[in-house]
Amino acid sequence: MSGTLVLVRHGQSEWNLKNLFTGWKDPDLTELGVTEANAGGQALKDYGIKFDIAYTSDLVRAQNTLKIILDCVDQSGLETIRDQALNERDYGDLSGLNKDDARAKWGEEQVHIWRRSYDVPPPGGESLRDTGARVWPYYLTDILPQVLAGKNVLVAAHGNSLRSLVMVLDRLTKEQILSVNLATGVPMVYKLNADSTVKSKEVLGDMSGAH
Ligand SMILES: O=C(O)[C@H](O)COP(=O)(O)O
Repeated sequence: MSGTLVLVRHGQSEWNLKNLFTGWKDPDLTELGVTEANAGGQALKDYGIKFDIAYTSDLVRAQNTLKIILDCVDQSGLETIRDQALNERDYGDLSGLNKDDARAKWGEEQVHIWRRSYDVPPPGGESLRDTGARVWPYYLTDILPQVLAGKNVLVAAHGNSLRSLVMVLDRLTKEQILSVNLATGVPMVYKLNADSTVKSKEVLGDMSGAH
């Protein structure tokens, strides 16, 4: 029988708080981000899952979220693999810019397209499709085989690297993914069938506040 795949976006980062495009920049969690990671960890503890392996990105906000969650579920020594393939979408020239300033400069609609569309990259950066082009092979070769072997796998990563996975797992269209955003620190619990399709999805928290 397949194991369980849990995906969680990191808690609020310093640059989320300052409303800056972040991408591959490497700010740490805010105090609220730490609280959100703890809430996600507590939800997983209440859910009663024990993990066999964890994955995270090369970026400190995701690594520290993972560390906090593992402390909450009493698994701080768990084998953890870090890989750049799980990094946030590269925001290119937008990295470090204020999101409201960007809206003032390029217009609300253009900025929304850069942030949420499937295949329109921000200047010098990655579209969601580009992000998926590195996240998906990594998922297929490294993460999925563990789940299919019956292991419980935790992945702490980023809004857009996880959106690219969710798009395929949830079978969303290019149009449907536009309105999807992941809340910080809210675990998504996927049970998979033996053929890698999704048997069930449970969200342990509130995604409605995500913007
Ligand atoms: O990289 C960033 O700025 C955030 O982590 C995610 O940004 P988004 O909400 O614009 O996708």
